[in-house]
Parts: sequence; C-alpha cells; structure tokens
Amino acid sequence: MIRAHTVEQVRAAEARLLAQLPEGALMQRAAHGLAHAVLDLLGGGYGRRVLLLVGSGDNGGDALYAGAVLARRGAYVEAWLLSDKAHAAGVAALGQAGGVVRRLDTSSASASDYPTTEQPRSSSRERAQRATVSRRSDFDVVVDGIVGIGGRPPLREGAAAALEAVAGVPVVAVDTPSGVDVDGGELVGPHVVADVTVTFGTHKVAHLVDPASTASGVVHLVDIGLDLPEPALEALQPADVAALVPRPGPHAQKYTRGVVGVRAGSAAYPGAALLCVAGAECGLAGMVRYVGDPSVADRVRAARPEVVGDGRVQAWVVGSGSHDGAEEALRAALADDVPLVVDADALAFADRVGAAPAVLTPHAGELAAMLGVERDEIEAAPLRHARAAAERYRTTVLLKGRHTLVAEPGRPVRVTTSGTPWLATAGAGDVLSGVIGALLAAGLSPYDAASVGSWLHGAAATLASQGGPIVAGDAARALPAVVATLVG
Ligand SMILES: NC(=O)C1=CN([C@@H]2O[C@H](COP(=O)(O)OP(=O)(O)OC[C@H]3O[C@@H](n4cnc5c(N)ncnc54)[C@H](OP(=O)(O)O)[C@@H]3O)[C@@H](O)[C@H]2O)[C@@H](O)CC1
Ligand SMILES: [K+]
Repeated sequence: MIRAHTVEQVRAAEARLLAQLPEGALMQRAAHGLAHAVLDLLGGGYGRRVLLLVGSGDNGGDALYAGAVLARRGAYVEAWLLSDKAHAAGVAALGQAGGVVRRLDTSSASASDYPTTEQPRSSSRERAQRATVSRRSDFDVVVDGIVGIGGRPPLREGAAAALEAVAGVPVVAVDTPSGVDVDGGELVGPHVVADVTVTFGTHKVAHLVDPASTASGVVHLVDIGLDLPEPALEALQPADVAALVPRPGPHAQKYTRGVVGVRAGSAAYPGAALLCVAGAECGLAGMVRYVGDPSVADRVRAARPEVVGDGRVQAWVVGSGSHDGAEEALRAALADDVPLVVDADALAFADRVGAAPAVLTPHAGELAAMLGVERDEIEAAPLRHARAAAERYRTTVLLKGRHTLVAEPGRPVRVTTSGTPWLATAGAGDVLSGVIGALLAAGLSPYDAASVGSWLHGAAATLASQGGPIVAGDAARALPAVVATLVG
C-alpha cells in the first residue's frame, strides 16, 4: 500500500522522532536520500552541474545539505537563495563542501559568492531574471528546495521568476513540488512541475491526487523512520489487490461465488448494457443476470450465452445507458435490499439509495450535477468534492478521473494509480460499473469493491493498451489475465 499523510500528521510524527534523535539527524537522513536520488538521476556526481533553489525553511535546508553531498562527489553545485532567511547551517555546509552560494534577494546579475553585501533593491522578478537568464542551460538539474510542507500556495513572485529562468532544465523537487496545495492536491497558481519528487517519511496527498500529482513526476520515498497513524489517502498496490480479490474456494459453486444483476442499457443505448455485462462477466462473480428492454436482452444473450434473466442476486448494477428507465431500474434494484452500483443516469436519483450499501460512480460532470457546482470546480478539486459527496450521500463515492478516487466517510480516500490515458474512451465507465458489481456480489464491501474494481480496470486497460489505443471492451477482455497474474 502507498499511504499519504497530511502535513499535520507528518509534523506530529516528526516532533515525536525529533525528541529521540540528535539535532539535525532527521534533516541529514532526508538530505542523503535526496542526494542519492539526484545522483541516480544524473548517473553520477563528477562533472555534473546542479542548481539549488533555496527558500526560507527546512525544505531549503534539505536541498543545501544534499548539495554539499553532491559537491563532495565532484559536482559543481550552485545555490540561489530566494530568501535572506535561508537555512544558515545548510548554507555553511554547502560553502565548506565547495559549493557556490548566491543571494538572489539581495544581489544583482553579478551575483557574488556567499557571503554577499547588500545591493540596491530591485524587483525580485528582475533580480532573478538578471542573475539567471544567461545560464539557464548550464545546469543538468534544478533541485527545488523553495518550500515543502510549510508552503502556502501559490508560489511567490521571486520564486516563480527563478523557475521561469531555468525552464527546460529537469527538476527534482524536495518533498513536494513547491507551490502546490500539499493536503488538497489543488493547483492555485504558479508552481513547480517536477520530473522527480523526493519525499520523506510518507507520501503527501499532492503526490497522488490530481491535479497536483501531475506536477510531482516520479515520486521517490525516503524512509526517515516516522511512526505514522492511519493515512488520509492510500493507493492499492498489486499485493493489496491480490489479497482482496475474491477467489473460488475448493467447494465453490456459482451461487456461493455471488450473482450479479445488471439493469443497464436501453433501446436507445444498447451498447451500455453489453459493456456493463462485459465488466460484470469478468469472472469474479459466479453468474450474471441481465434485466432490461427485451430487444436489448436478446442482444446481450446473443453476445454472451452465459448471461441469464431475472432472479435472485447478491448485487445490482444500475444506470449505465438506462436513459429514461433509470429511475425505475433503481427502484426495482433497491427493492431487493442488496448492495448496488449506481452509475450514469441513475445518479440523478442517488438520494433514494438511503442507507443501502452502495457505490455511486460519477464522472466529474455527473458529480457536478449531483452537488450543484460547475464541472471545472470538480476537476480543480476532485479530492475535496469526492469527500463532500461521500458525506452528503453517506455512502461510497467513486469519482472517475485520471486518478480515480474512492471516498467513504471515516475511511482514507483510496486513489487508483493503475491505468493509462488510453482508457479515456466511450463505454469505459460501463465496464467499470459491471466489474464493481461483480466484486460486490462476491462479497467485497462497497469500499473494497470500488477501489479493487477501479484498480483492476486500470491495470487491464494498461495491459490491453500496450501503450496504444484501446476501446472499452478491450479492458474487459484483459481483466481475467490481470487477475490471473495477481493470484497465480
Ligand atoms: N517533517 C519532517 O518529518 C521532515 C521535514 N523536513 C523538511 O522540512 C520541510 C518543512 O520545513 P519548514 O517547516 O521549515 O517549511 P518549508 O516548507 O521549508 O518552508 C516554509 C517557509 O517558506 C515560506 N513560504 C511559505 N509559502 C511560500 C510561498 N508560497 N512561496 C515562497 N515561500 C513561501 C514561509 O516563510 P516566510 O518566508 O513566510 O517567513 C514558510 O515559513 C519539509 O517539507 C522537508 O523538506 C526534513 O528536513 C526532515 C523531516
Ligand atoms: K520543494
């Protein structure tokens, strides 16, 4: 499991550990992990050129100490101090290791080596640009030590200008890409876009949740020994999914494995029925029933002879392509008093679900309609809105996206990081709702069914895609192979 904690949780764990360790030990752990990640990226230290962007806090301290390690490995290391409060011991350590320190907030284009003398004031943007514009391509890497968990977005003007001046150079962010909203994963102004983020102790929410995760690049976690509580967020990994995927016992038969019923599709949208059934027929439940428009039911049976008609089920999937039959389909499914997946057209009636165990599966547009906000508000803050919907409906809400979120009151939000951009294709959601329905029928809780289903769907799409285009049915067809790899 990959876990992400809030700034407050990290600070509390850090305080407990700091009390047990010699002064500076924690920062040294962080800095060495950071330095080694930079060495890995550069393929060594000797002859490499490293620029440190250093803010006023310990994030800059990490960068400076890592810079000292790199300088001792033969790298040319230059630090631009963006604040006159930069970590003093770190500055001294870098100087002793042979690094060059320039104070961008007090010096001009002819930035002199640390210590500098006070220069006439000009705007921070001008100073940064003058000091950097001729050198932007000289560096092999920029280490972003501007702000970490103490930062308040967006990035300040001087820092943003320094970043602009080195655009195009690969960036390693220290702990978090500076300027992102660390706990919310939102992007509210200028921020660093990192190629690699080296973080300490635990992941932060912004590393996993969109849109901020797009600014984090590859995230490398350095263990510094923090003892942490239940996370705010978690991302299932293959071993976690393998532990949760239902398997038939030695005496299993179709009914004990669970029967999933599909009330989806309509004469107007027969394809949704076929795709939802394709997901439900992933093999994780013992049997699939289809109930719907007779002409659609004929097509489902013609395509999938294993599918049977109405009868007892352990879970229902309702709403994909149901069109104007969605309300009635939901009413009929609720009457059975079994867990259900509420998708697409049925989401408009999600209030009727009440206390029934359920997974609501909106995309951003559908969630916007449910919460009465604009779609772009959801896209700018998916985590906040997924949580709000889970509270509002008191149930499990799966918000589809590049990194799908599963929120349930009182539980860490689960984020899906399997998948491929090629999965953004018509009908993918229909397949997903069918897969989740199968997992519910097999006995998983709504929270596990939604997060495991989403992970399997993403992994199946990645397998089917092989880096190229796919259609929704390809993901459904690849899903058994993904499960076989996991449980084999
Ligand atoms: N916790 C741990 O376990 C460990 C933590 N460690 C490291 O410590 C880091 C946290 O350090 P931190 O607390 O000193 O805060 P940090 O993020 O460096 O900067 C905050 C200062 O920046 C400023 N500032 C604020 N917003 C800004 C903006 N938008 N744009 C520009 N400047 C802005 C503001 O100062 P101001 O200028 O307002 O006085 C604020 O006080 C953490 O991320 C990790 O790297 C590791 O060493 C070891 C283990
Ligand atoms: K940073």
